[in-house]
Amino acid sequence: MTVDAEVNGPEVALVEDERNLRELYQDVLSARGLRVVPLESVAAAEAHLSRHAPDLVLLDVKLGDGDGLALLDRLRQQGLRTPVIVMTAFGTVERAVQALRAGATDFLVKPFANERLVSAVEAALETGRRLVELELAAPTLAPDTDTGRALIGADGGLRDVAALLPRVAASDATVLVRGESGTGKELVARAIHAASPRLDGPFVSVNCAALPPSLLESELFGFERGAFTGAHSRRKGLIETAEGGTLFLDEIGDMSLEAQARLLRVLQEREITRIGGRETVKVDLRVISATHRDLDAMAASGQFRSDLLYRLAVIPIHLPPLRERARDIPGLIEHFLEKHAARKGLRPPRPDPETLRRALAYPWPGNVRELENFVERAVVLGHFDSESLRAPLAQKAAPVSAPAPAQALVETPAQAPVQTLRDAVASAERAAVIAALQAAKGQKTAAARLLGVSYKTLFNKIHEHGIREELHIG
Ligand SMILES: Nc1ncnc2c1ncn2[C@@H]1O[C@H](COP(=O)(O)OP(=O)(O)OP(=O)(O)O)[C@@H](O)[C@H]1O
Repeated sequence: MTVDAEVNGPEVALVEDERNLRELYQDVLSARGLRVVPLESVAAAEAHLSRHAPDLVLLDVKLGDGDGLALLDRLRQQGLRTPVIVMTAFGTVERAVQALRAGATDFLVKPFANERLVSAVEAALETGRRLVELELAAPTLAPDTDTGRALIGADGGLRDVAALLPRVAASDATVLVRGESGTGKELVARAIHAASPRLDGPFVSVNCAALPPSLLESELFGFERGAFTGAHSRRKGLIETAEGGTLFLDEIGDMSLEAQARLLRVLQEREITRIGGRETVKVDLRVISATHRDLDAMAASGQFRSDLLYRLAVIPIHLPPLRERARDIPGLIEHFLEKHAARKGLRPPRPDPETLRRALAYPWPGNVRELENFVERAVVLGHFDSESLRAPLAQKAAPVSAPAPAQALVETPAQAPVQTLRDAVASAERAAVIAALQAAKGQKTAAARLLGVSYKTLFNKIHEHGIREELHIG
């Protein structure tokens, strides 16, 4: 956005206690057509902002009568939605993290060039405009039913997460989404991208666990011709493909230490070097990553770089497992019934009260993904009653709560309820995957070999069947 030199330009509340700086910033911004309201203290800022809603707040951290970040925190809690740029004399990551946590949209390290001030102000005003548009279009941010991406639970078990999303989306900070497999981490990453100023850029999703380490590195960073056997021509990596948009790194805990070192450089220097190359390429992207692993413990034991963890987790988001937010289950069932029925052109079956009771009591170890697979099956079968729920739940509950020998999963014909062929194939497939993982002591590469499928296929099957983590860590 360019700020035109007009009298009624956007209003900026400038909170700065040093007179010289206040006057300097005011001159620079007024020359761009902005209406600047100079405020010299926390008290003056509080008095003004309680009665006026400017388009932007420029806020110094160290003020004569108090702390700018504490003020920002208070203002956000009181519902201030305006973008805020924090100005600080300390360019440390800690300070940036503090500022973003307190609700800053951006921060400037003093002393800064006039042009830097103007560009930060223009970008923040643009962010503010977009937030207003978003709020007008979608009051709760999450729903995107057309693409099946509604965030169910935004007013229930995911209330805290949903409340944070608009602010997270408006900032360009890295986000680390933690949560068990199938809790909706990718969905949240997409929601952040879709609400961010990078909306028109690409959303590139990379599953770091679905590729063997060397392949992951070349996929992410690209390579130069001749970098390794088979590199017949230069190729751009996915990081470059995400230029202008968001890079989503799923299962970041599975990234090798070598790739972690390269990624750290991307975050620090905003540039990459392709594998086998010397030339550096500038990149402009936002990184959101996700994991079900305990990265703090991995950092403590040297399996994950703590400097990278620090950079990745400027904004941490935790998604609770479905068993801890059972109140979201009815809404999710309804949502998935409609989604899959619409997709298949079928009438959604209605769950009876007993079915819902069972669904609420079941621990759903594969979380929302397992629930979705289950509902999809009910749509295909055309009935969603306690009988249809009883068999699969009983069948799944045993291996999940106490990993039993894989064979126990395959029921003998005498005991087995009548199943559709599709269900019978699915449970046999699940049993085979568990057996291979157990035989390979959790090593996915070895298990894939035993099963005669690719690493990626195995990975997809583990997720499709909601197979529990302890069975396939490795
Ligand atoms: N709150 C929710 N509302 C609606 N759909 C959801 C919700 N949470 C998850 N889903 C759906 O459940 C499925 C699994 O979610 P997603 O892939 O985002 O999980 P994940 O945590 O990234 O899983 P993994 O760790 O296995 O990659 C997706 O189809 C997603 O759309």
